[in-house]
Amino acid sequence: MHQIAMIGTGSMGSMMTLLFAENGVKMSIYDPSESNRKKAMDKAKQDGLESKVTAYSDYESLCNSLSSPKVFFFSVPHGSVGDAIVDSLWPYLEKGDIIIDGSNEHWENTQRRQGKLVVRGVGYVGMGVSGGYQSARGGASFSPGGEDWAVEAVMPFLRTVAAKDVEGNPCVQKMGAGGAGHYVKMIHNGIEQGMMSALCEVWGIMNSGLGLRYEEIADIFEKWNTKGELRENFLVGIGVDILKQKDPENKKHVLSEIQDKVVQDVDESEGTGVWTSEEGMRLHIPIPTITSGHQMRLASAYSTKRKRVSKAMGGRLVTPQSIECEDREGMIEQLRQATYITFLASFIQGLTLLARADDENRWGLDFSKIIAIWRGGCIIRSEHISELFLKVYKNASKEILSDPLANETVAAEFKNAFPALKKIVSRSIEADAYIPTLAATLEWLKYSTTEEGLPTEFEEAELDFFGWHMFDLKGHDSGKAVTGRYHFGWRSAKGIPEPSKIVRL
Ligand SMILES: NC(=O)C1=CN([C@@H]2O[C@H](COP(=O)(O)OP(=O)(O)OC[C@H]3O[C@@H](n4cnc5c(N)ncnc54)[C@H](OP(=O)(O)O)[C@@H]3O)[C@@H](O)[C@H]2O)C=CC1
Ligand SMILES: O=C(CO)[C@H](O)[C@H](O)COP(=O)(O)O
Repeated sequence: MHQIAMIGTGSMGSMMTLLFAENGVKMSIYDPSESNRKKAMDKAKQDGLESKVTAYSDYESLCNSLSSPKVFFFSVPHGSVGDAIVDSLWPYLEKGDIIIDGSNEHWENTQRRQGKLVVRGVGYVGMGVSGGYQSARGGASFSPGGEDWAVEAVMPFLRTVAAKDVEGNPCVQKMGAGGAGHYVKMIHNGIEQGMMSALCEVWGIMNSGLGLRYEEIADIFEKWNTKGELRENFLVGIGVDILKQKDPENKKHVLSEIQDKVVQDVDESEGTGVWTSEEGMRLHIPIPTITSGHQMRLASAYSTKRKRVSKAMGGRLVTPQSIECEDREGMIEQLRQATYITFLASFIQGLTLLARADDENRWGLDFSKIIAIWRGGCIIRSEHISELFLKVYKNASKEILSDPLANETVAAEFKNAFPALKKIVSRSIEADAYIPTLAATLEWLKYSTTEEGLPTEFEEAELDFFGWHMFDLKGHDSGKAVTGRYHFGWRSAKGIPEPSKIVRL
């Protein structure tokens, strides 16, 4: 691939422009904002790549600058922006042209555009790009999906610019047809959000509960990141830098100056977390670690609302207390284990959802390949977890593919760390610490691993009482998620006789 048109030269697009140019590609760039185009050109100059990069201010000249078949790369906001760009390119598209959409696009938008472009013989590759702008510059993790011919055509180039894992393998693999690539990236981001919330909760417990200073927490995270289950975990690693960084002007920690608001879901600049939660509900897969973290983040965005409610309560309902602890080292080890299994829960939930979507869409995803591309470059990279899943998915049965929590090695990891998570959750509740993902993971583990004896038998009775929804009988469970065959006449509707014993219908 000798020439690419980059559309959207913001944080990611400008960095990938440099990465691609550095790898010998002649880059034509377009962005509606003149100042963004200028910034991108300035960066190219700075890196000695100006001869490889040319900016265009309209689509006609952008397209005229390319030889056939033309290759476009989108790095733009999701939704209507991508549609508008496809419409603008429409007059210039020819059979054999390829669009690589490297934005975080909704997988159904990707499939809709693929359907529209297929009649023109244009390939539309929906591709997740992970790793943030630093990886976009140095090599990111890519998950391309779409028509075989189009994905195959771009794979050799992607292999050269992708991040490399610890064994030197490029972090890019063909995912599947349609919107598979963007779906995989959406799941990646869902997992990422569960993990980020867990880590911020644990940071909060250490800081407010144990009274540890930022530098002390940085040292702990550094140790965690060096060996054991959290080794070479990207989020823990950057946590160390975040905890050490001081504002050169006032010498305060930068972190201490940051407002507690995450707004990118609420302002709709990003959508992947919302879509993951929606997909979990649509496909009936419990993903509480992911959704609970996401929900705290949603609430965090509304700072005015939080103030208003707090005022209505005559002051804040809770203030995290200090945690009295005789064995501080022991508690820090429990926190490490709790972090690890909450991360692992986020992975398992995301992968279980992905398996269900794969089943629905018949993408034929290869889960070993997905784990492989998440081993380098990306935000959720975590060496122990990657190694664990590479083993799990090697020759995995159909049952384990759809239910990785039932793998014995995975189950042993959870069983081992469960007591630590339980201790941390109960101490944190006592101390009013914020622990949505830790608590949700604990409950998820409890109810997902109980063979029989959930309190939902009471719920099933209530449903049958008021709605004639029927139930299964203990000892006669078919094991299938289908309506039970039994009913009891709990209370008759006016004048209508009801069975006075359990009846099979
Ligand atoms: N930041 C990150 O860590 C990652 C982001 N992504 C995804 O990559 C994409 C780009 O993200 P990021 O670089 O952070 O975002 P930015 O906002 O920095 O960049 C988006 C660029 O697209 C431009 N743009 C807006 N509307 C149009 C249009 N109609 N036609 C062409 N260009 C347009 C924007 O211009 P203007 O500024 O004038 O609006 C901006 O330059 C998003 O989909 C994001 O979800 C993926 C992985 C990581
Ligand atoms: O895609 C990304 C990383 O993988 C981007 O950083 C994105 O901004 C994360 O957004 P969100 O937390 O809303 O998923």
